[in-house]
Amino acid sequence: MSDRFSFRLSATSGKARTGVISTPRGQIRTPAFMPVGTAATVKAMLPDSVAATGADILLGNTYHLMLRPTAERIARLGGLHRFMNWDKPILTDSGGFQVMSLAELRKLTEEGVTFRSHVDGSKHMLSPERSMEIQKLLGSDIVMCFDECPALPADRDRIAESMRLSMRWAERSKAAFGDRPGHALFGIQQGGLERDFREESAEALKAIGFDGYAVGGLAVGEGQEAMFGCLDFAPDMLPVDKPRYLMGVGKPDDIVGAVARGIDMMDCVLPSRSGRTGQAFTRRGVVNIKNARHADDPRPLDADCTCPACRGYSRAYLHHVFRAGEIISSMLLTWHNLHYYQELMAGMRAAIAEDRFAGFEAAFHAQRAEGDI
Ligand SMILES: Nc1nc2c(CCNCC3CCCC3)c3[nH]c(NCCc4ccccc4)nc3cc2c(=O)[nH]1
Ligand SMILES: [Zn+2]
Repeated sequence: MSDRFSFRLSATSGKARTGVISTPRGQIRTPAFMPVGTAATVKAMLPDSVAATGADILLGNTYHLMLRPTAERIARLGGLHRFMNWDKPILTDSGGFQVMSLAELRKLTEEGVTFRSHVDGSKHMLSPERSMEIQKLLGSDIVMCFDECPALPADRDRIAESMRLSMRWAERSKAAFGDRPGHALFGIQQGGLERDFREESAEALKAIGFDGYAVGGLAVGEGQEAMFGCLDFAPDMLPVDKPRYLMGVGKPDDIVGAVARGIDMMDCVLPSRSGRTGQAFTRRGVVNIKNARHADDPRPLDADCTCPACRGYSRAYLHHVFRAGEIISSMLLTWHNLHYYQELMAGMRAAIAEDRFAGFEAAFHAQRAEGDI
């Protein structure tokens, strides 16, 4: 364990990179996939189970935890790691994105955003200063700047105005974050799909100075082709020696394409959320377990998978417990999906270390049938 936050790149293969982020609470192997633990739990998983899938770090969220049980209560109880019994690193998002997508009666000003809770309608405020205070109360190891993420499509004026607000908020976030050895603050690049605005945002963030840099403002409806088009240039504008975090991504093929373009960290609710809706990701594509064709199938989801669902259960059983609405259905499919995502990351890390990422990417696509399998 180190007492500082640091990032060491160990190999590259094309634009793909592999390395290690060191934090006082443990190391994070990159490229890394970060499971989402929105309300202080990765739904349907015990923390030890999340660690068993290979996750080195998980995500918490300012927005959800400030509403319930509140950051002050979590701080009184020893912080988020103690509260949720996870002693490895935690990254918390700053809350702005969730306010704009979840809260009601939102009012956005230069100061910040006021809104009503989607839980009980109570009034709340978030600003760069309040977001930093909440993330400090939670005790997260990697803190995200308070930013504004515009919904796409949006016209260039709207994108520029929103990006410039986020850069002013990044300045205020850095000032409010202060000096917290062993804790990291990440800036978030905005600018939509516009190369000039992405450049302006990257320059603004580098002038302020951060421990890591996120590519924000993507996976908001632009589609994979447009996202990859932006990732063909946006990450390269960020410092080469700091972690690059693509927020909210994604499907397995999104993740492989993002790593191919120089991304080191990603998060997404997809593997856990789709597990609860009966979707299982496998190397050959997606299995919708509720489909009647699985009712008598004695085979596992994926014969090559070593997760508890694939080692112990048939598709017929998973089909049954899903249809019956049994709790074990969410447990097994979530575990399988998180395990599959971590196996994908481990495979990419090894391929990059051996400078054969292009071959890995080709084999990944060759194995996958489109649609349901
Ligand atoms: N601060 C900030 N956060 C963003 C997020 C949230 C990332 N996950 C946070 C976790 C913390 C708690 C909740 C999530 C994003 N998520 C997405 N797309 C998700 C798309 C998606 C939605 C649903 C299912 C699958 C994919 N784009 C994002 C852009 C930004 C951004 O610019 N700024
Ligand atoms: Zn499995």
